[in-house]
Amino acid sequence: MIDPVTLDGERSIGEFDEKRAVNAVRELLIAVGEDPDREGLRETPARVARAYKEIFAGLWQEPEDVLTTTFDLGHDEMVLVRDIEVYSTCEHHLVPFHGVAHIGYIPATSGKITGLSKLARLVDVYARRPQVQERLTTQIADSMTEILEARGVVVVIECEHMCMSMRGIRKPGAKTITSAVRGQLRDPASRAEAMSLIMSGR
Ligand SMILES: Nc1nc2c(ncn2[C@@H]2O[C@H](COP(=O)(O)OP(=O)(O)OP(=O)(O)O)[C@@H](O)[C@H]2O)c(=O)[nH]1
Ligand SMILES: [Zn+2]
Repeated sequence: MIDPVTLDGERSIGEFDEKRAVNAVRELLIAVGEDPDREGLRETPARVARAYKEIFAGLWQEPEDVLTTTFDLGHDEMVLVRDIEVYSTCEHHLVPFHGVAHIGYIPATSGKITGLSKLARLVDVYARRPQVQERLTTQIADSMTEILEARGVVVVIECEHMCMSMRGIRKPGAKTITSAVRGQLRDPASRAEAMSLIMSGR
């Protein structure tokens, strides 16, 4: 029987509800016609629960948790990190979508910049949630604007969605490209420079 952690309506509060996840995966195995007690599957509900805890860890994190280390370098030109690996989960089918993110920004006038790895951590905070690619893209751009006070931000994400490859329309290889542009990078010349850096050498 389910012994839930504190619930707010149907949502767990404070921590991942591992016990509930184990029970749910066991139920799912029965629903699809499997025997959850056969040898190969006996540990599967617990394994899947642990995997979900990791895959959805971003639900328990905030962007402020990772954009902490900032330096004042007085750098006022664009900084761009390209090809950040993205693994996320489509909120419609709970199967993965996977690809890369590119994040460019013009630091605040104060020169406040963040460590390069923090941009990849920011991607993970939002990617490790049930997602749609458009929201993932805008959440990253908005956090950069709000927390780093970046004067301009560009985020481009390119992903293949397993829900389009392995099921449904079954079109493997199709890539979805989304972008969000904020502040000074909306200016056509700056935007073109950012896009050419993202595309260079491809
Ligand atoms: N815009 C957007 N759509 C997505 C994303 N991930 C999955 N989808 C789409 O969400 C839609 C859900 O459509 P539904 O008709 O409710 O679900 P479905 O019957 O499983 O649809 P099919 O995938 O066409 O079989 C599908 O068209 C998916 O391709 C995403 O990140 N962004
Ligand atoms: Zn999907």
